[in-house]
Amino acid sequence: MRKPILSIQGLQVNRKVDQKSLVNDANIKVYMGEIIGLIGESGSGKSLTARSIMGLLPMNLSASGQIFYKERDILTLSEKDHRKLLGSEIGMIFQDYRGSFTPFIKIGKQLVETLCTHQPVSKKEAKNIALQVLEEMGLDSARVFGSYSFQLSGGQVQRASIAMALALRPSLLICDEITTALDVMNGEKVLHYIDQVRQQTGCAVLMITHDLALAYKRTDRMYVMNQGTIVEEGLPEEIRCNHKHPYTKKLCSCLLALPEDQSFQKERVGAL
Ligand SMILES: Nc1ncnc2c1ncn2[C@@H]1O[C@H](COP(=O)(O)OP(=O)(O)OP(=O)(O)O)[C@@H](O)[C@H]1O
Repeated sequence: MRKPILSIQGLQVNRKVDQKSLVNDANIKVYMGEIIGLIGESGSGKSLTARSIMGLLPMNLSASGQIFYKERDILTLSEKDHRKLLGSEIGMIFQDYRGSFTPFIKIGKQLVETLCTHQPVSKKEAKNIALQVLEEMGLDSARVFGSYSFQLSGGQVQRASIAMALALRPSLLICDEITTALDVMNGEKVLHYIDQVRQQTGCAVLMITHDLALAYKRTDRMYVMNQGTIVEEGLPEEIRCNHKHPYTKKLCSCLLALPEDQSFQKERVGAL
């Protein structure tokens, strides 16, 4: 039987001070090679779910339940063991990319150091990998490699941070609203590249977004989250055409109100 690489069971995220529940009994399964969408409006608990997987919850919150990564419950790991998983096993591209780079160290140096820490490569090999991934992100690789983050635009820093996460070839990649800072063309380029990496490496991707059109076009399965609870799960076409929960209906009605998108019409028309 196929086993999920990630299995979240009964995840609860509570405020320590009053035990108020911000994520309530979330259950999510992710298999190798899949792109899974976690969608929901702002404040529904998507980022807290991702941060629970990464062991990066704010101090005032606590997670309970089980999060199995390759059959180990990562909520029971020590901080040290949890950190060992980050980067090469589980990579995350954050919504707030500004903290991805230290401002007084050049981007290239940081990329090389990260690669050398997580992979058995020489500095020269790491530099070549770094230049290649920057180029694949549509960046002027030599310029970005030799720049400090404050010398680049927000979208360029975001793409460099995506390059850093992908260069490590993680088995599970968590993308939290990664196209928010990008224009439509660069957003598409980045999503296309992530899809390519998924096909090349067979990694799993958890794509967090409030953009239902993006999730519909790019994901294999979707979970819908509302007020901290997963209210619906299914294939993109099931979520779009056969949703059961009133909240999903509301989300879908917003999408259907948009002008028709020819590109995903073409891709999905057979499924409708
Ligand atoms: N450190 C914190 N302390 C208390 N409440 C918090 C904290 N962080 C987040 N929350 C609350 O938890 C809820 C879920 O937040 P979360 O960041 O997971 O939402 P989200 O679905 O990712 O939203 P967005 O799409 O805007 O990023 C929100 O109501 C938020 O205000």
